[in-house]
Amino acid sequence: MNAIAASAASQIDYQNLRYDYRHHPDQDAPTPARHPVVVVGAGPVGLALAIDLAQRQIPVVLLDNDNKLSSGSRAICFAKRTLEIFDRLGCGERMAAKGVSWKLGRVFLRDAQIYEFDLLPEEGHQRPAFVNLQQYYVEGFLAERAAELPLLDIRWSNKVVGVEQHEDHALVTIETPDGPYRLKADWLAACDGSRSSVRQLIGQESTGRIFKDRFLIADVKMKVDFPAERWFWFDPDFHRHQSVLLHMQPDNVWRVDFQLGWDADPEAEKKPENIIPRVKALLAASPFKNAEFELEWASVYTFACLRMNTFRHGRVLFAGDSAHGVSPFGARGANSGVQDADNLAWKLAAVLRGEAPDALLDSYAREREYAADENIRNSTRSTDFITPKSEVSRLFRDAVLQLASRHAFARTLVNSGRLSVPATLHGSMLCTPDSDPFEGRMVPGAVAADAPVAAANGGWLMRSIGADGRFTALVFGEGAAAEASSRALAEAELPLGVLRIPLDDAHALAAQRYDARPGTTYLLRPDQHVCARWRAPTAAAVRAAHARALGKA
Ligand SMILES: O=C(O)CCc1cccc(O)c1
Repeated sequence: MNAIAASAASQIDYQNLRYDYRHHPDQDAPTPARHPVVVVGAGPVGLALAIDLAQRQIPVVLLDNDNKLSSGSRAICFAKRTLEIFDRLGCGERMAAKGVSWKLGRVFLRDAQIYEFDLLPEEGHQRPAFVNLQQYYVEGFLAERAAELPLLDIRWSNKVVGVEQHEDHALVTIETPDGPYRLKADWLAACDGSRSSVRQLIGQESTGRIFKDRFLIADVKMKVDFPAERWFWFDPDFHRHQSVLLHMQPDNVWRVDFQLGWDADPEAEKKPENIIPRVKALLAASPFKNAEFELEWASVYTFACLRMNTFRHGRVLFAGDSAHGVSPFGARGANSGVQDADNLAWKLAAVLRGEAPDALLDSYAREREYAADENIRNSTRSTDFITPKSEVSRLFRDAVLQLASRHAFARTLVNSGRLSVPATLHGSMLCTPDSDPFEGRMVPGAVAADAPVAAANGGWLMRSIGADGRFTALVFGEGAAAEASSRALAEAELPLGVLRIPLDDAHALAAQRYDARPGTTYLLRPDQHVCARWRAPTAAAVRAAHARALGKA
């Protein structure tokens, strides 16, 4: 039985799963054992990073202070890009199969729809715009994938209580049920969440803006036929002067976020007797007036948009919520954290193998700080629109909403959350600027676009890019120009995967997305970002772009 069938058959209760603490021989070593990478935090980011490293044949120790997965559904919206990363990590199919796929969003003012948006209006992508999936499933599927990898050593109930920075390693003190022990890590990756103990232990902080508003998450189990779409209400009749967000999750669970206002009492709002009337009011305004429901999970949250000044401190690298934080609107938290892991893993592997200087890790910090700024900017704008902070802002917001129901131009100003898309790493030091003219979105720094390609794994382009852990070159077309490009790649004598994509009807989408002509060649990093492209590459140009993408230039 495969893993998917096994979990379906056994109906694992991931929320209540407990992982055994195991005493490790490192705990009895007379001097601290040394490991290439120690990752702190077995959430989605730490698990993704550790799996990626182990798949790249880098031994990795993953420490978690607890012995369980996340409780409550928490992050629920996982973006196309995250699914593509999970595909590379060997568990995208499970996430996509269990998750609820969606791409349509509807925005309402009071009880009337003012507009709708489609997050993936084009065909020809393997993965949907989003799946909704409870965080404990995501962590559970990742933990099961982790358990398949012999080089990945997860140590549950191992709490980091000390970090000392040295020239060539970090010395980590860990508390366990059997007492403390120490490890040396060539590199320490802190994926330990917004309250990161590693960040505190090295005397760093995240700074930014705290938003004065409170939201209630009510996860409700009920059999209703709302569609698998994102519904956002401004000032609905059933919850006046506030906003409400509705999402479908697997297992007949619905996420409802009710804006409460800053003066709400978080403890009182979490009580079922206060949540139930809110849910009933929403249902009363829908076709499912008398639907029965049970409360699955509730939480009252506030949020902040913040980040660390830099994501690299000597031998310590920060990823996910330990490095940056955003509001839930736009689902940019967990998704950007998994993209941090995606960016960091291949770079750590290249540095540890001696294929790249440690400056490559500075590029991790620069690229992901840039992405964090983009996420924070988007999140801040959404939050300012959803929860206006002054009378003037509210007047502007309400005028935009009124106009949007009648005039298309005003719809672009409505901001109920701009949903997570991967950052294009414009200006990254690893990118080679274009020397040939190109149209379209596949600029150096962009994440590759998917398309159906017959020669690719499973018939999808994204499944072949970086699948073997290496850089990938795409060569378009057949005939003399494509042969010359292939010869240049061969002469460059680099460890590259090469994929030839014919310019025929079956590959029209790939050709269009990559603005391809015969001989057009793209060089893609192991994390599937474009780092260079040419109409007719030379071996020297390919070698230079590859060196630059490894931080050597
Ligand atoms: O649709 C959105 O903008 C995000 C939905 C979401 C994600 C995570 C938590 C949460 O309460 C809502």
